[in-house]
Amino acid sequence: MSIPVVDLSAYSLTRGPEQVRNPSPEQVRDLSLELHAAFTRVGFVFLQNTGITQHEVDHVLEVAKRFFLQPEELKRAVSRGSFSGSPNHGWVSLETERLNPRRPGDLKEAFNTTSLHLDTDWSSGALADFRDTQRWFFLRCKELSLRLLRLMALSLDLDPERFLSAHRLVGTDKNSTTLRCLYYPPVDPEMVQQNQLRCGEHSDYGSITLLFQSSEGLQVRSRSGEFLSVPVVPGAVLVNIADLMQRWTSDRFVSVLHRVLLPPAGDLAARQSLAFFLQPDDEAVIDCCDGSNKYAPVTSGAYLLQRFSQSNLTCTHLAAVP
Ligand SMILES: O=C(O)CCC(=O)C(=O)O
Ligand SMILES: [Fe+2]
Repeated sequence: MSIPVVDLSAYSLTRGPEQVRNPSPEQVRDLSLELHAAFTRVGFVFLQNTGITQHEVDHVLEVAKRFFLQPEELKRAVSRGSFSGSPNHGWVSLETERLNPRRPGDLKEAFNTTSLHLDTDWSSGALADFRDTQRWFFLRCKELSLRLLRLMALSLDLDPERFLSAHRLVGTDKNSTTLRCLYYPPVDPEMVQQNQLRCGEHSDYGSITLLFQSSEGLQVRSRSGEFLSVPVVPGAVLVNIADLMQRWTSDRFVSVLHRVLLPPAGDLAARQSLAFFLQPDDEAVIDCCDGSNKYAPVTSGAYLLQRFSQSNLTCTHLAAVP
């Protein structure tokens, strides 16, 4: 198994909404078929020519790195949990989360941007541009994600608005979509605990995730159960199906386990990534789009809370430590 690469030029952000609404039927058919194959078989796809450039991603990563390299007390001032009304917004310290609870804490730090309407000024000190960069990139990811939702619905022969209509409030406090900057610091092999990883096995829990990575380390579980290393494809956006979308599509689109390994021996580099976790509006009712009752209807917000409570603010399937 390898992750398919799909050219999204026909739906690129460089094309205006009007053009995107009216691509040729051949373009729609070809793209739908390619996405359908990727999301039903692998659960992951690399998208090229999305309109989000490598230059933009490098800039966001650079600004994020300056945030993470600040002294700890400055980051602690903007910890997750310190923003009323947006409990998931803010900084998460090293080894706080264990996305696979059977492993020690993940060797990563993170910063979550959940709402674009936070009153609090969370960009401390000299890092005023951190917040603005987060907001701007959040909106870029939002726009791309919404275009993908339209194509995904078409690929299942559904009304193109089927998924989109449940994502009207992305970026408000009535929707839990999150842009997460991840920083995996250099690893000292002497300090690593047994079975510790940069990020334990898990699946994401919303609709889809857009992922941008600075270097290798990500592995995705194949149908046969082995974890396969994912290459970095410069300029491409890696997109994966998350659990709520799997449920919504009665398991036609698959949400698969993935993880981030420790670096190979002698590699003392930090690793960075950006994950945009698209989530339906909190009040949106997610019911099987094929009309079946394979899963009971659930609101997106209730489902998310249930997942949070199962995993103490982390997303996970209980994966066996291989
Ligand atoms: O850093 C990565 O490449 C993946 C991170 C991830 O899967 C997650 O945070 O859900
Ligand atoms: Fe993930």
